[in-house]
Amino acid sequence: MIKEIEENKYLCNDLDSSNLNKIMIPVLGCMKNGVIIADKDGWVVYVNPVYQKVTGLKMTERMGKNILKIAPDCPLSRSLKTGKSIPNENFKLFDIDNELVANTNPITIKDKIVGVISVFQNASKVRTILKELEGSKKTIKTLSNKFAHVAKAKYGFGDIVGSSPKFMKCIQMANQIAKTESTVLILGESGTGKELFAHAIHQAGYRNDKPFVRVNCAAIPSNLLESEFFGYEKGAFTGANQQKMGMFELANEGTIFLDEIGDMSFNLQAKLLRILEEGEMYRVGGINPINVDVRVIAATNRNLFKLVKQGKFREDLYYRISVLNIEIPSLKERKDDILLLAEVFLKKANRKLGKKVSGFSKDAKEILEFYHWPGNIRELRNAIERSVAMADDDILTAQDLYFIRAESKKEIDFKNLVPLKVAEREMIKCALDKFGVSVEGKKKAADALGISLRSLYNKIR
Ligand SMILES: Nc1ncnc2c1ncn2[C@@H]1O[C@H](COP(=O)(O)OP(=O)(O)OP(=O)(O)O)[C@@H](O)[C@H]1O
Repeated sequence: MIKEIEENKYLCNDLDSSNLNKIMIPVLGCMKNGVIIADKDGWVVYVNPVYQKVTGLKMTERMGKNILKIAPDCPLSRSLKTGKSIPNENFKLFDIDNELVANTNPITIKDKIVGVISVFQNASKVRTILKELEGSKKTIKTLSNKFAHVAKAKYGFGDIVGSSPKFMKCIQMANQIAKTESTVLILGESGTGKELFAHAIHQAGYRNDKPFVRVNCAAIPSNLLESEFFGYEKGAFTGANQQKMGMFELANEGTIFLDEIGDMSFNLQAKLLRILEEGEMYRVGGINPINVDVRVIAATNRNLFKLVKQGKFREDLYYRISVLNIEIPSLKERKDDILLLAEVFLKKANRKLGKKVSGFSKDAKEILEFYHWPGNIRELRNAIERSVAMADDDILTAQDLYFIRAESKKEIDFKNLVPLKVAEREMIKCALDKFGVSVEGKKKAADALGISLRSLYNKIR
């Protein structure tokens, strides 16, 4: 076949002028895509075997024909006429049914167009490949979401800042607990560092080379939580097109951190208790029990005992998970640590924002120490970052902390007269008045209060 083409009388002089044919024709003959070449006047000088397969045309139906005449609008003709490349164009030839997708380029030698070449394949094949690619992309996305949950613990005890006696006791206790296999319940207001402690406990424990899987029980809609936790079997419900592993299986041999456990549905609490008691679970729609060996660290800023009394949290689960409790003090209970933390966050903010703020003025320190920090360490970190971003001077002054001063003033008004709960409610009201009650407004309000959106919803509830 190649010999026939090599000897083909239609090969024009320019294309024929070098050893091009001898080298290129066998190469083109091996290609998996269809190839057609026409000379500078539009005479077809070459079609490879795949061309015939894809188009269903015989070689004689193209060779020696003038493409400008038989298909003046096809990419080959247009590229020849304009001298321009036509990448990835879908088209249909007048004499075939298949839709094709072609990459077409003029062939130039010493700046002279000597011909034109089209490399193409069946568009439906391309579509199939694209569809498969799309499917693969989805799988990659699902897997990367999974891997976002499955990670090694990011922080250790070395990352936890604080030296007040109450806090040091907490760290000491957490260190001891880390060396056990017991379930741990971490309590504390929003932003006090519960997640940080969970990471540190895992990292200092025997499972530190195994997965650390974080699940925010408040962030996943309750109807999805069960399948997120336990996974599902193919066909378990509409849309369950394939089997999926749940968080417990992903955490096998490692630690699962159940953040905001107080927000877990009553029904799911029973299933969690089963895992804790028996070390086995069922995927949704599954009939075979699966053994899992997982250490559970749970955290909440809600009063679990109160939830038990209200019948919203299972008593048996409460006693099962609260064997070892760590109660992290709020920032206002450890005012000694405020400046220490502020210095650490100042350095971090400098690094992040490329600034060189060296410290705090005396009155700035007073403001930091006086304020009651309802959003705890998260709020302190955000406040420092915000003021570093705005600061013009070498040191942070009271002026840079104007937003805290405004909050503090309100606090003075409340301070002597109202319980903290009332003050908190007023503060939330004030933030919602300012930013509005839309989701966007609530996000801004939560930000300004230094608490998570979820915490804001909990407090509004
Ligand atoms: N002792 C600490 N030292 C340094 N950084 C801390 C400390 N405690 C908390 N942080 C930082 O404060 C932020 C909030 O901490 P974390 O998310 O652990 O709080 P949380 O109690 O889990 O909050 P929430 O209840 O809202 O989920 C994080 O950026 C964390 O790194």
